[in-house]
Amino acid sequence: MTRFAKVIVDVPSKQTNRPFDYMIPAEMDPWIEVGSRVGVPFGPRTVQGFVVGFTSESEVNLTRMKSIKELLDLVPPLSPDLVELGAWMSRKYVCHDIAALQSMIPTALKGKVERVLHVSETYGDEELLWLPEEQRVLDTVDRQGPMKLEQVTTMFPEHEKIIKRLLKQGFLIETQSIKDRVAKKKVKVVFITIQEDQADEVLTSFPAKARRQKEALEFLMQTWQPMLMTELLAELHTTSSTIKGLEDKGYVEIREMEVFRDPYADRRFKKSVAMELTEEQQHVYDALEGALNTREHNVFLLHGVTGSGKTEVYLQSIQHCISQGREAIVLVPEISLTPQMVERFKSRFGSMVAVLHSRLSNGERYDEWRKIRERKVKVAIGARSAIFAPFEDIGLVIIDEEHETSYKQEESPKYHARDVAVKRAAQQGAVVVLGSATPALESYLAAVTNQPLAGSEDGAALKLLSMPTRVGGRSLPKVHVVDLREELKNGNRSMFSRDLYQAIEDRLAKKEQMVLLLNRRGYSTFVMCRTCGYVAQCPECDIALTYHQKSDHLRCHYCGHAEKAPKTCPSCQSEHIRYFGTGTQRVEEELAKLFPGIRVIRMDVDTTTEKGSHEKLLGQFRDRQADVLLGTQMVAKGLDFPYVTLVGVITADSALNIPDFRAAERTFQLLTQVAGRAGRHHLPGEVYIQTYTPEHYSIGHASEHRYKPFAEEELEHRRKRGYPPYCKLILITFSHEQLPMLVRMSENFATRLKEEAQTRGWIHMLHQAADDAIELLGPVASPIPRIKNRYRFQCMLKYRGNVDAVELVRAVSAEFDEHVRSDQLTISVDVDPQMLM
Ligand SMILES: Nc1ncnc2c1ncn2[C@@H]1O[C@H](COP(=O)(O)OP(=O)(O)OP(=O)(O)O)[C@@H](O)[C@H]1O
Ligand SMILES: [Zn+2]
Ligand SMILES: [Zn+2]
Repeated sequence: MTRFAKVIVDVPSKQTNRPFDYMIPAEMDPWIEVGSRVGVPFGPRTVQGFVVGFTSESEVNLTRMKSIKELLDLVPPLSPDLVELGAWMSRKYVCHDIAALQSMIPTALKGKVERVLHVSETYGDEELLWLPEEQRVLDTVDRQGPMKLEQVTTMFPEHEKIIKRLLKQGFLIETQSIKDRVAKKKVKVVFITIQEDQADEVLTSFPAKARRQKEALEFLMQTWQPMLMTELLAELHTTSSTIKGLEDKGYVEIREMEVFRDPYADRRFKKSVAMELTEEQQHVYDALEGALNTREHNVFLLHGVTGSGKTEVYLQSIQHCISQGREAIVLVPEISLTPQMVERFKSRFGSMVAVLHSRLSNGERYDEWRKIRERKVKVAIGARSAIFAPFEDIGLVIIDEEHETSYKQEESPKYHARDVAVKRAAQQGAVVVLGSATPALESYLAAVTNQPLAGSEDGAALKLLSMPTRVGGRSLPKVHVVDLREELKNGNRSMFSRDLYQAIEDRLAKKEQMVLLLNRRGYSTFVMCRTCGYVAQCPECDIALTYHQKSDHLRCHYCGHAEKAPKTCPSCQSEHIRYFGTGTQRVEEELAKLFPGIRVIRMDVDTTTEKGSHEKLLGQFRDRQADVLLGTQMVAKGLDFPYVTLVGVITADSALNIPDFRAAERTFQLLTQVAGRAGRHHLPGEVYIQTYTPEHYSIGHASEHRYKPFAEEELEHRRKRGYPPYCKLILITFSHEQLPMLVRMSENFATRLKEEAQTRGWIHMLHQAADDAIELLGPVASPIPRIKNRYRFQCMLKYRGNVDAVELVRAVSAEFDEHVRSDQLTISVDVDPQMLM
């Protein structure tokens, strides 16, 4: 029975967002599977696509059905379960199927179309008289096989007219072909082909003028091993023609061989062995081992304080998973930020680990990915997209620092790696470990109520594991909260309080190290009184108002509330009210002024753009070439340096006042994480948090290392205010070049959402309903109201219970298709948004 392939094509639009049927040429049939990547004709073009299924009957008329043109890989880049995961993602995150599938493969395989020329088969049959130059062009293309148009035109620069004519007449034919963006890397290897007992005979037969060839052969005969051509040439100071000469004589063979680009090739990792676990670690390990042994899907939330030794537990659980013959995926937030982490995995598992992160070149990434697909490694460690590592028998998925916002992808498909991970693990019967010292409230609530994660309902209910103390009985650092209002009262206008100043002086004298954190997010956008700590808030939404310099207004970007920016503090009438912020560079200058000779390493977006710069800077700091590591959020995470005994937070408030309902949670997380960098080894640590709002509960709890009381207090706020995890959110952003058009469209959209919700019997107001409820906020101008000359508006849906708001949004979006196409309206949907700015 013939089968037809169902193919998702790389044409991202609503009309093409479904599988198309194609015939399968007989010779390809044995190779085509679900997940195969193919080139198919689509209209006048050739496009890349993925086979997502087969059918024996098709609605397409057979005479009109086209055939698959190219099979792009012999081993499919996607497995059937990844194809299924893609379908789940496109439903859940309202994106095109092709976008979900493309996000799973390395950029190298996002094929680009290449136009090639070849000679018509009729050339040569017909008795035609050719001009000599016509004949030259045709013969060249014929001999060299399909050639790119540019190749032909550069070869025959003055013959463009002729080439054009041959194309018109059909003697030259243009076709399209899909080409990978990055080729596999090949190297030349020299193999010696004669036997050892022939050596003397061969060497004596060399003519005198082939001295260099003889030397080369003698060199190879020292080991009788194959050797890289490049190394051989470097060793002998000779050229490849010498080796070619040997090949012509039949003494050696030069073979092209595929190699993997290894970004860590020049690094040596000291082998590490399993440590003896502490009692707390053992308890957690036992639970994980037990779950792995059942070979069933399980999800654990591991709440372990900073320095409690989570990584060692991960390493040993992975070891167990590998010994079961299964594979493991480890997600870490933006891995390039934590070279220490890679080192710990490489040291334990050596070449069994593939590392995937965004700072690799496309080629390196492709090769690491191929090691996974070709089963050359057992462990994949990487940033969020590593969750798509093409393993087929996954036993364990670990998400370190599971609360991190970088697990959410901010462009389409706007997926959350934690939710995708749980879904994938459910498919494979794998165990998931969500690890953090400061779990996201979504995860924490699910764990204490024994529910699946709200974002991945197919997953298992979360089980809570904890490690409340640091390894080796070390204590968590002592945290001092410094009230900057007092400093100002006492006439200190510097960015360092007297206490922090003294602490820095003290560490400099003792030759210990410091980490200074300056939170740059929300920089300059909120208004605060420096006398009393008052921050302008929205009366309706309980979040900080954003300052708009141009109109000198304060605005709430949730509900649209606006007011004039105050000149004096509404709370204490002080005139020291202003928008807030400062940059790392200024802190660096101030440090240099106050502490002459201080050695500072500054780590922020400006100093870390270059490849490998993180590693370099952190390496220098570890080698104690600097006293201070100064930076933004990137210095807060995962670092483990023995001589760091002081952590200073320049202002905690800038994290607190970003206009986002998660601001308190983010502040707590950041402060706890950065405090956790101090005193991790034999020297005790100390932390100074400078703030204008010392009474804020997130600062108070963070300074006492109290996660649970913080979580409970914050959850209570969320419940009262109707924010996640007590409801879900969908953010819909509209953009258009013309403001009136945009306003009309977004209002129409909102109206249709309300009407459809009503038709489905859902109640509007969230706070009025006990169970199923949905509420629409907006449309209002987006926090960034114009990007690249396009105005932006947004609506927010809040919902809970059995309300399928995603389906609602999809249905209403479909009605606006026509506008999207003809009126250049863009509608972008963010399900479970993490960034509200
Ligand atoms: N069982 C053990 N015995 C001795 N030392 C250990 C043990 N487990 C971990 N350590 C050491 O304790 C330190 C802290 O461990 P680790 O970095 O894994 O903590 P963590 O929980 O991942 O911390 P964070 O969340 O702050 O990154 C490390 O230097 C590690 O080598
Ligand atoms: Zn005030
Ligand atoms: Zn508001």
